[in-house]
Amino acid sequence: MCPSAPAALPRPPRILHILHIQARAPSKCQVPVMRGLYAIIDTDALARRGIDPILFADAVLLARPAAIQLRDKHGSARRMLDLLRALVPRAAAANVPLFANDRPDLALLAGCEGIHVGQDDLPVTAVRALAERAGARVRIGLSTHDLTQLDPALAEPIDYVAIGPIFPTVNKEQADPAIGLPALTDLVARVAAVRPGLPIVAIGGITLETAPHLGALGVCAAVIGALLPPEGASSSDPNGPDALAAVTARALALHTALLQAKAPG
Ligand SMILES: Cc1ncc(COP(=O)(O)OP(=O)(O)O)c(N)n1
Ligand SMILES: Cc1ncsc1CCOP(=O)(O)O
Ligand SMILES: [Mg+2]
Repeated sequence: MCPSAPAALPRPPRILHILHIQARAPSKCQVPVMRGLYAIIDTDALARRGIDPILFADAVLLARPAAIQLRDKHGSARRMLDLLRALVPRAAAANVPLFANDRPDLALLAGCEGIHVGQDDLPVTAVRALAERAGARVRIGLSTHDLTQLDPALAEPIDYVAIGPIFPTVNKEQADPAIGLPALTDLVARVAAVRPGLPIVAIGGITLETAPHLGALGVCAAVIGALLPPEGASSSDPNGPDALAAVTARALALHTALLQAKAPG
């Protein structure tokens, strides 16, 4: 069972508070700036390690990332709705936007701030139409892999564009080939030319070691694996205080590495 009341959030360290304000300050054109860590709560990767998704989210939220996403590829609609309903007040208490992956219907029912869709999911215009019918304002993110997908994506009513995989990943079935940092740099330049100020989220195989390169490009980094202990790592209790403190520490290290790298402009 998911606990539904959000845990009281301890005050973050002052440096993190300053970074958080900088990372979320509105830009000149009022598009919310997304910088730093975009943490994905991936129920499959968590289940393989015996980690509870809500306890994991609480631990990640202590790092005040730029965004979180619930990605539940194999659960029932009912389970995903329950999880989203438990996450919404927690994310709101931390002032962190919560995106639901793939499922605008569940996102709208639960009151999420955003929805992430990919090339095979509902089209962005359909998601916008659903949100309008529900009388909800939502932010929408769209996945792309290359210029062929990026150019049409930039004509869509989206709030951020995701690009990836940047590096090889084990957390997406049938992932496209990794594009690497040079190709990402070209695609970032394309976004800046066509839709200046549109937030960019890089995804795929991003680690603490590679995070500074992404921060230097001015992009946000979506992460699954680098927030988690290695699969099969021995831990007496994967939901115990030490294991959860290690999740917060990983999230904080990634978020800080991304924000502290010098972004262009
Ligand atoms: C932030 C972010 N970027 C990309 C994805 C991948 O979306 P998609 O291509 O639809 O693949 P699935 O995640 O649905 O398997 C994402 N979820 N989040
Ligand atoms: C969902 C998704 N889409 C492209 S790569 C990816 C998986 C990201 O997971 P990780 O950060 O562990 O590589
Ligand atoms: Mg999808």
